[in-house]
Amino acid sequence: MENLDLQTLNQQIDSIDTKLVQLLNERACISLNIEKVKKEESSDDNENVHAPGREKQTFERIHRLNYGPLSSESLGAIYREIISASISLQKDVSIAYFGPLGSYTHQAAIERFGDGINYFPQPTISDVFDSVEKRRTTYGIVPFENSTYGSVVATLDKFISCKTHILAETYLRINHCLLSKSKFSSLNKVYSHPQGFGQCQKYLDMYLKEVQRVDALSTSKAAEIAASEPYSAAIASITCAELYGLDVLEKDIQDVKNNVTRFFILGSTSDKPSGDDKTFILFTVDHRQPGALCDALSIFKDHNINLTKIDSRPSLQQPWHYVFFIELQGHKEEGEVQKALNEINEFCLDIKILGSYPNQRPESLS
Ligand SMILES: O=C(O)C(=O)C[C@]1(C(=O)O)C=C[C@@H](O)C=C1
Repeated sequence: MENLDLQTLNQQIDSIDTKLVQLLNERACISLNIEKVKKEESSDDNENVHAPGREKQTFERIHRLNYGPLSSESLGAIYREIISASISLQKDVSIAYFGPLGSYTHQAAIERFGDGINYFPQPTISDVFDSVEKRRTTYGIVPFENSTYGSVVATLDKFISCKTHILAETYLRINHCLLSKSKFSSLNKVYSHPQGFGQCQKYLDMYLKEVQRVDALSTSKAAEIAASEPYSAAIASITCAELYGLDVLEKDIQDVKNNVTRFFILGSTSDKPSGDDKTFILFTVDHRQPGALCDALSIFKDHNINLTKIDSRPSLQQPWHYVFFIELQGHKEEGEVQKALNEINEFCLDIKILGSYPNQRPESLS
């Protein structure tokens, strides 16, 4: 290869950077035009500044175009920040997350929205919903379900009364650590969120059977508490070790190696159909009627709609009365789903459509 002296190579990089800066600003100008069009189309100021369907398309496209030598991860990270900057240009976006700093929800938020956005930690999942509902932040992010331990009940329960919508889903691999300032042999307490304990049951039963388990509001709150109490440990992420000045006593203590949590991004509306969406609804049926739930669900079968999750929680209206949660394939504004959601009304006492969002489950996690 010719011209391999450093000075020439640096000049080549400079010339590419000149073009990149110009192109990035051209892209930014288009983003500002998109903002104008969006404002003309909608009266809701918050509506779809973050357009998850469009972002999914963009990421899929850049990965298809990439022949290297840049890795897919590097290119994805660069584009994450380009889009983050583009969002900030359109609107001063703020995101409430289930915190404090260093929680898995915080990490999922940064992976999803990049560094250019303002993040606001909330002590509880309910506070995240309230923050979006009262428009203190543009969006919120909450954990929804874990592949090992199942649904996050605080999120399901809040869906029953909330007025927010699901805008998007996002996934994060979860690797738990045992963190402490004390020696392993001196531990008498371990703090975590119930999900953290639930995902590490085998490790706890094998190595920390005699150590008292104490629930904390979140895994990062557990790390914060463990940092201030001698002989205490926390089950939390490796990020929390550095943030709260704790030592990593053990890594990867979750029962299942491939441990993943799904999060929901909450906003004031859902996105348009993207071609590969899911819809999440909740409903109640008359329990005194034999086959009431079966009748309601059969509507989806009749319309050839696949269900991807089913769950239930006490309704709190009367004992042994339940709210059912269903996630299904398709968008609420699309043909068969729209018809099914109209028909199911007849079989339900109450029904609430929580939102439609692009399917973002990574293939590696299917
Ligand atoms: O296409 C849009 O709706 C945009 O606002 C542009 C853009 C982008 O910069 O690519 C920015 C934010 C959205 O989340 C998706 C895409």
